[in-house]
Amino acid sequence: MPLFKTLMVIGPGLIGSSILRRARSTGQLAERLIVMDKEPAVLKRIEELGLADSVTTEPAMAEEADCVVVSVPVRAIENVVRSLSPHLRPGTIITDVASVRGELDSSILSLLPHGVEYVPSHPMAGTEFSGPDAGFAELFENRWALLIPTPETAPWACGKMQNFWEFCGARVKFIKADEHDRICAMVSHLPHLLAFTICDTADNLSSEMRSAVLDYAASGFRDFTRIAASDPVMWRDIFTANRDVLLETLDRFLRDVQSMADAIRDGDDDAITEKIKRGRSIRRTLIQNKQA
Ligand SMILES: NC(=O)c1ccc[n+]([C@@H]2O[C@H](COP(=O)([O-])OP(=O)(O)OC[C@H]3O[C@@H](n4cnc5c(N)ncnc54)[C@H](O)[C@@H]3O)[C@@H](O)[C@H]2O)c1
Ligand SMILES: O=C(O)C(=O)C[C@]1(C(=O)O)C=C[C@@H](O)C=C1
Repeated sequence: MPLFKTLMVIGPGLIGSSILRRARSTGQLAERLIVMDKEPAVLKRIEELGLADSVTTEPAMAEEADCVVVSVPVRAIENVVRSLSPHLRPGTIITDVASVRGELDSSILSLLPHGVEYVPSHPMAGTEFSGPDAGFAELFENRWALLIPTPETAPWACGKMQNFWEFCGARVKFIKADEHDRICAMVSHLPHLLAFTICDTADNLSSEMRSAVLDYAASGFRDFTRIAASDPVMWRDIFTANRDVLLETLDRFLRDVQSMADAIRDGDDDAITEKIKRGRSIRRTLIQNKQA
């Protein structure tokens, strides 16, 4: 028997449509799929792809769901939950897949009716693409899904969401919100900030230099451009929602960049090679952990 009778996915983009594809291909997640989006064109595409039993722009359909996944950009989540709130039945689980917790948990909890369980989650999986055509059923395979329950989340609801992500193919870890935001600032938010900035620096070069850079870009620069192709609204929301932690992490990074610059200026071969070796060893560890 599927985990839920009716699953509602709001925002069927990269993450939401990957969940829907997984639900369709395995049949383990839900008997029935409702999909909501603010864009009629997105809903039309979801229908063409056969990824929903019902589509809607109306939050009232949430009363039919026993699990609601809110998969919209971080700053849109609160308003979506506010619109759903009058329609949610006691016993319904609501989750988001936000890339940052920030102040989200307290605002969401204050909006939810008694008896509705909020289980924030964050799949550590993605690509630089967005929208309903970008998703795929294997996106979460062997990736971490982080569960970040609030102090008020009931254990039974955590158990259900652990099953949910395991049925998506992910490995589940429970962590606290502040730890989540510190880790993601380092492994996800800072790398994106650097990628956007490197592209910006290349773009600001004189026009002659710029076209040479783009013509001769080999894999070093090219790898940064993959990340830098990510959605602007999504990343604006992440950077501003995790502002303080991200800026702290950036300060540490700038100190380390300064120390590399000093080593290069001083011709300190040992210091330079030592820093490079640490990068290689991190890469080896990721490969051993099957995360690269
Ligand atoms: N992209 C990633 O790599 C990744 C990974 C993990 C988590 N996340 C998080 O998942 C969420 C979704 O990201 P995505 O990449 O799937 O986005 P996406 O841009 O592919 O899809 C978002 C969808 O939400 C819809 N939407 C936006 N505002 C809405 C509103 N107010 N009401 C209803 N629908 C609305 C959009 O029309 C779109 O269809 C974000 O919170 C993001 O931080 C993203
Ligand atoms: O693989 C990518 O392209 C991603 O950007 C995925 C990525 C990440 O930074 O690791 C992006 C945001 C998320 O919240 C989780 C995963």
